[in-house]
Amino acid sequence: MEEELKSPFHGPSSVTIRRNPPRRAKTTPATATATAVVNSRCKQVSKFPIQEMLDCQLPLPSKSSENTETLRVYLRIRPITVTSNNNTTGTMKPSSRKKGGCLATKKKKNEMFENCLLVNDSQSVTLSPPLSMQDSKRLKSEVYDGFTHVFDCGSSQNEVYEKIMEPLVSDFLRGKSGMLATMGPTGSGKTHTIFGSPRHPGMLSLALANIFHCTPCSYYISMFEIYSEGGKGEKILDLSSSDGQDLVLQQSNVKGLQEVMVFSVTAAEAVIARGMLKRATAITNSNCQSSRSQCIINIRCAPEVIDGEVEVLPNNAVLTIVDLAGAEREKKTGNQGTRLLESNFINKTSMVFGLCLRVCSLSLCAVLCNSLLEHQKNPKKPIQKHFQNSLLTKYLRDYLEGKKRMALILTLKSGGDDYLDASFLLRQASPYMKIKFDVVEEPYHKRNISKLPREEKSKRRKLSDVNVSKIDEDTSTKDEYPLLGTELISVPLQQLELLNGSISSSRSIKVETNQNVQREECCIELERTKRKEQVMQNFSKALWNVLKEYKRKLEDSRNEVQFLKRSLEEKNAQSVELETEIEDLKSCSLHLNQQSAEASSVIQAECIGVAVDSNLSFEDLEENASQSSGSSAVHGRVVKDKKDIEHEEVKEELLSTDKAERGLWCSDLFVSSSTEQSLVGDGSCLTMSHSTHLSQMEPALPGSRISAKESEFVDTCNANKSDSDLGSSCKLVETPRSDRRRKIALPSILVTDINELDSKIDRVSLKPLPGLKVSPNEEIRSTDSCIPSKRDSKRSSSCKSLNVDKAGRKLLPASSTLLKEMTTLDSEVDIERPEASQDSKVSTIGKIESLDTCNARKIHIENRSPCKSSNLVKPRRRLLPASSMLLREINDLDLDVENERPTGSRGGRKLAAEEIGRTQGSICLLKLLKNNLHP
Ligand SMILES: Nc1ncnc2c1ncn2[C@@H]1O[C@H](COP(=O)(O)OP(=O)(O)OP(=O)(O)O)[C@@H](O)[C@H]1O
Repeated sequence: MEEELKSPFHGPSSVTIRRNPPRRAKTTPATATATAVVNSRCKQVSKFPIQEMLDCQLPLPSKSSENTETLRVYLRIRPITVTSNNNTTGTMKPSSRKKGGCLATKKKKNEMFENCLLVNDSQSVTLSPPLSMQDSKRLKSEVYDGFTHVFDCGSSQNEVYEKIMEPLVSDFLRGKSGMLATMGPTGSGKTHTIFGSPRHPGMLSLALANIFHCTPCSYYISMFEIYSEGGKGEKILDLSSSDGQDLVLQQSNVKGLQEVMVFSVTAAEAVIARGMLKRATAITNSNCQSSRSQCIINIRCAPEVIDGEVEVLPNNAVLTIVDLAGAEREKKTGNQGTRLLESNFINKTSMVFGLCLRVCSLSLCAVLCNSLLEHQKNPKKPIQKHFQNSLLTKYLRDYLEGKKRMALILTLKSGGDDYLDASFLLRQASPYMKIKFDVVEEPYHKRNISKLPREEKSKRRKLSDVNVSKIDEDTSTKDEYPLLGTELISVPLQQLELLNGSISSSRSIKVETNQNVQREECCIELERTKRKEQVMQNFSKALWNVLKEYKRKLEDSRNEVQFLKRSLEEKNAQSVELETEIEDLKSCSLHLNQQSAEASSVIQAECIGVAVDSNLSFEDLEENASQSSGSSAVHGRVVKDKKDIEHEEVKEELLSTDKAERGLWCSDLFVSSSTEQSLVGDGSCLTMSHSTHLSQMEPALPGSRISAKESEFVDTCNANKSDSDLGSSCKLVETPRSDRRRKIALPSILVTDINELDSKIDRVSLKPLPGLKVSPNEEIRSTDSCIPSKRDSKRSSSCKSLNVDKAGRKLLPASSTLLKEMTTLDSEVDIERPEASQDSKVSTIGKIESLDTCNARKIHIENRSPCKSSNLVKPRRRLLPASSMLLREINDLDLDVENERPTGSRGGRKLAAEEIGRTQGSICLLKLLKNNLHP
């Protein structure tokens, strides 16, 4: 007996495990194959004789082994009615019910006096629901077996002491710690069992009496309570001291807890009485003095001191007595406000305590499984951390872990209204030891629960855990006991029963059947989930690919937009550049017009004289001028009379050609512009202008002819041009833009025109101007409006306006028809090299010769609207024409003018200089023209 007490974890406890071997899982094809493989590999390994060990007959636990169990569970039933003198009676005397303030209805009265808990024997009870619940909720009776001892309602305090407390006291006196705890619903008699009453002392009083009786020495007594003020947190209050300060729990020790040394029972009871006065109690509907805290009393031996010296060292044994606050239901207690918060604290503490007891009562494997189950249910909660949930379990950890012996008294009331509380407590306590329960008749509500929609269940259970489904099923019954926190307690209850092998066979079969069904459902659910997962994965992949494709396209679009932006910027820059060039060309053109107009106005009189002397009518000159202007248009285009149209064409040409082509075009334009501007006015102007321009061209035009006088004239012009501010046209050639000085291709039409001038000039028909003397062989045509203007100084402006349109712009002079016939040009002319003009005088003169003829025709043709000169807007004058100087020098020339009749097709007559009264300069110019026309 002593040996067994010293080693409670060996021997008999292992016998219990062997007697109830763990259940084996059903063999499946997969496991069978795996087992076969393993067996084949381990053929040579000797098999561990597990079965033999299990089959060996071990002695059944003897009566004495009861004391060796770390946890013993007792059941004490409180009588339904309690007499005024606290004597329990089996008679129903509602009037004598002690519960104060509880006015039950008639139905409740019937339930109250209906006994639902019957004691079968010393270890089992039958819990039967009241009739009302049997009808409404179809509850059936349950049998709970395996208690260490069951105390019926007639049991006395002494009986309880003898069965429960006396062994603990004996062990304590022998140096072994032990604990007695009471647990049960409120008003079930816990406090009564521990503390009792003056007439019916409780376990503490009896134990103290026994202790001091057996060992008359000193003992330390400490008493404290764990309470919650307003439901907020837990506090420890020292009940044995007069300070009443809150204490702190450290490593299962209450720091600062005062221990009172007592030498007698009376002193000890006085300490206890003082503490009870401090303990928190309250009045509820269930108990007029309901405990609101967990009360703990410790008794330990004090060293024996004799004459101030310690003679006998005490043992370290501690006898602990715990009076828990009972679980409460709101409906029954009627607690509100702070009381309700206290109820929550009490219920939680009781729940945790019960859970820890369950761990304590199981073997190591069962403890681990239980912790795993709890951990699966609440992953945040670490394994074996239940003790950390309350100060009570922390403090009593050694007992709850089975390191010290513990006796638990479950207190119940047998009334019908206490059925739910009793059922819950019994279910909670059934795994503590070998408590078994069986459903005598399966309640209907469980069948109904099994018919619940599976879908709802599947949402709550974990597929990987088959046991979870059972938990759901079992927890369905907990709804009937919401107050007691059955969620954590009733769930693993049957699981642990299975582990211990203590469940009944019928129950096991049912559970096993449910397991198979649920396993199949889990497999189906698992497959369904896998399919969904695969579908979602494929969908996500496809979606991902689509998004990547869109992203790529978006990047391509961005790149394209960037490229287009850059292209647009380049085009804009080119457009700006072209516009700038157009503006420059416009200014150049206007400048040329201005210079030509000024030059023409100066020599207008001489031009007329020349025209008369050369037997050219003004009309012919006008016609020639117009033809010349038309022929000077680029590449034989149809010449427009209005300059704005030409500018539009210039724009188009600029946009469509490259720079080289634009340079060529510019040269053409320059020639054309200078030509037309030179044609405005009279033939003298034309001659000067074209001679100036074309003198810069190279190479020398083949077939050109020049007389000595002509050469002299041209040299004079070039000399003047180089010495001073030369004629505007000469200067204008080089002034437009320095960067345009490049070698350009002169349109072949111009060269051809020059080359063929000699042959075609004979066909020019000159008409004499009306009112002027002309040679009979020349035919000069002129408009009436232009003729008078030729005779005075105002004629210049009138004639100058011949090529001016309504908008004030000068009309492009229509070049001679000869120029229109020019179709090809092969030579290149560098108009930029001034030295070339000196070297190519002969060819230049030839061109002058031709162009003069053409210009004369142009004037002849285009002389139509002189009155429109008023609309001419003169550009700002920048360069002074050198025409006057040239003409002044020309007047000084002593030229032998020979009026020869032109061999042109028109056969105009010659005009005598004497007859028209022209100036000397005009006579010279006219002679030059005539010489050119008839070399
Ligand atoms: N076995 C019993 N015989 C006679 N009277 C009893 C018995 N058990 C309890 N009582 C009486 O019932 C009443 C309630 O008992 P008690 O206070 O011990 O309940 P409790 O479980 O401690 O309740 P709470 O948890 O609320 O403190 C007390 O007046 C007590 O005297």
